[in-house]
Amino acid sequence: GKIILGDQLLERSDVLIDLEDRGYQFGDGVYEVIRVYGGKLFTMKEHIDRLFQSAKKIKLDISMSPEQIQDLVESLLKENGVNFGSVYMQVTRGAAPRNHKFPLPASNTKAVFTAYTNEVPRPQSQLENGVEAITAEDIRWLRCDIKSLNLLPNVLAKQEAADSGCFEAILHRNGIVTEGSSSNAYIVKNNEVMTHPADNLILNGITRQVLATLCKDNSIPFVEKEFEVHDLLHADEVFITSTTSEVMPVIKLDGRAVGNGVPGEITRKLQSLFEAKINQETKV
Ligand SMILES: Cc1ncc(COP(=O)(O)O)c(CN[C@@H]2CONC2=O)c1O
Repeated sequence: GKIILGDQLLERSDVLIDLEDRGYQFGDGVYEVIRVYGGKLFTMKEHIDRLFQSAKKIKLDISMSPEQIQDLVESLLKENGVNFGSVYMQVTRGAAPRNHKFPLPASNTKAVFTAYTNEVPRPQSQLENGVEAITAEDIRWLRCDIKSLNLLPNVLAKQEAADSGCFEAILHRNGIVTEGSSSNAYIVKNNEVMTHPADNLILNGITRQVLATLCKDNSIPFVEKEFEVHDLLHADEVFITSTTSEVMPVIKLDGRAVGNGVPGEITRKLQSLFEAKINQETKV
């Protein structure tokens, strides 16, 4: 399949990334992952909007318009014929002689936009059966609201989960549960959904935002409030959300069953509401 580099669709073998690209050397860039269902992009505008928000927060001028990126991604999707999959996109501050400070304006260093597609089936069996997670210290910086390429702490947490045969690591900072290494995290207690407020300590996930609306529209209490690891371990239900995981039940935490060890009622309700939303948006 083709790849986007800048405003061109190229063969992967023709895509060259400079040795001194700041995304490669400093993680100096931002990214998005967008889901494709039945050939249609899901919540694309929200993702592209967040890409620009993240870029602004690191003073990175993408030097392309959201419409330009949208058109490029649409043509990439058509070209590659993705049915159920994802689009990965990122923007870095470009290539310049290695120096922590930004390249000088006079150097005319351009941001580097790349995007590519994957054919990724929906995680049906995990959505049905639920997954296992560990809890781990949130050792990240204090700007987790920026979807940046600085993912080393996320990578290490995800690997710690994988080393325990688990799907995700649910992170906590000073005893307060923040989010997963690549997902948002929720508990259900007495039929209330609770999740960390969308501040600088978590990424305000697009799936999280869709879920908040679904809860409100269906009179399911959606409480954005800090809760502790103790509340997580003693919740009636636990689930995580992300673009690629959708609404994913967590049935075991640190080796111990959550609730009665099977996906909970509210989680199931939210899964079906989310499914209906997908079908409505992409007429699958
Ligand atoms: C740290 C973190 N929190 C929350 C989320 C959930 O956000 P969305 O609902 O907008 O996806 C992600 C998504 N991470 C992307 C999504 O899939 N793979 C990733 O790396 C994430 O990396």
